[in-house]
Amino acid sequence: MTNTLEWTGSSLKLIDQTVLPLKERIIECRSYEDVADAIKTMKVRGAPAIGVTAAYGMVLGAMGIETADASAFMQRLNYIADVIKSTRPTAVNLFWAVDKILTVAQQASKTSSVEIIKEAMQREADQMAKDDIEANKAMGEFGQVLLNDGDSVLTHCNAGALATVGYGTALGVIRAAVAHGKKISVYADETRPFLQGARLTAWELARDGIDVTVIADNMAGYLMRNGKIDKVIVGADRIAVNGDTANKIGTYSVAVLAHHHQIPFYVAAPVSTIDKTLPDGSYIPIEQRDPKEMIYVNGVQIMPDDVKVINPAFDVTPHDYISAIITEKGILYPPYNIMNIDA
Ligand SMILES: CSC[C@H]1O[C@H](OP(=O)(O)O)[C@H](O)[C@@H]1O
Repeated sequence: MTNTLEWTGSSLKLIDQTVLPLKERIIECRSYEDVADAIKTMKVRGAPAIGVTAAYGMVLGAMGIETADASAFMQRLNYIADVIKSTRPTAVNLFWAVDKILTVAQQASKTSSVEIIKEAMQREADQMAKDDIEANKAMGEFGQVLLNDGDSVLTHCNAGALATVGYGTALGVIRAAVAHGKKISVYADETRPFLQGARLTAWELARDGIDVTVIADNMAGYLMRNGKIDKVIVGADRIAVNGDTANKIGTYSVAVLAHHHQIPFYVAAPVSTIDKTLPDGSYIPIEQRDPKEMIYVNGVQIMPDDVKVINPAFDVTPHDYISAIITEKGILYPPYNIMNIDA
């Protein structure tokens, strides 16, 4: 497979990101339940990747609805949408994608047969997948101007091809800068507890031949204070109208450090990550994941039994710590008022 996900016409193939980098395993989702499980267990993760996967989950769900009655079909499809939406709460792309497919189905249901509705849904999901890669490449072209030849760039979590259909958002900007002949060295936060940086970002960049050094999540300040970091670039899971941005847990800490050391801190995200219903980041739901993800590393228990553990999967970086937001429509600069951008 060339991309993170591949639609076969009757199933969705995904790279199982829980076993990377040691195993490259492809899983095949044949039902909306398979898709919901893959999102919930993070076999596929990353806001744009979750969105497109969810869209195909809706298509798989529709294929399993055996009725010719459009009203009964839509009633069942709405139930499937709710199941998929219940998988993870923070990445707005999940809800944006499911609602987009639902809207296509609802429009088609006014005049078309159930079979025509299903075809329209699949066309929309296919278009969403194509648009994602195009958006990432456009974002890369816009954003690469912010990176200079010789820059050391810190990134957190994985906002690469694995977090999208392909090419990546934050890593897409880095890829574009390299494609423009710039030498970029990347420091990748390992990003406990799911280790997206150590496992996924390192895997992606090493395969591309892009210089990457994995660091522990407590090393960014040391590197910044010693002048080793020129820029920071991260992805996003939900951006509020004022620019407040939810991203992987630990992003806020990196942003505060970058602010203190006067290092530019960039967010790269498609406009489908913007939530125009939220005036600021205080309204963004923060996913609390299973404490077992903290207690075990590769199945090995690393802390005593019966100790308290928390596992918030995201935090919110206030807009005033964000130097620019790179989108496929262009670069946004503060003061952010992201109402008039068409998502
Ligand atoms: C390109 S969006 C990637 C974004 O999603 C990640 O979260 P998760 O791995 O839990 O899905 C992380 O916040 C990344 O920045």
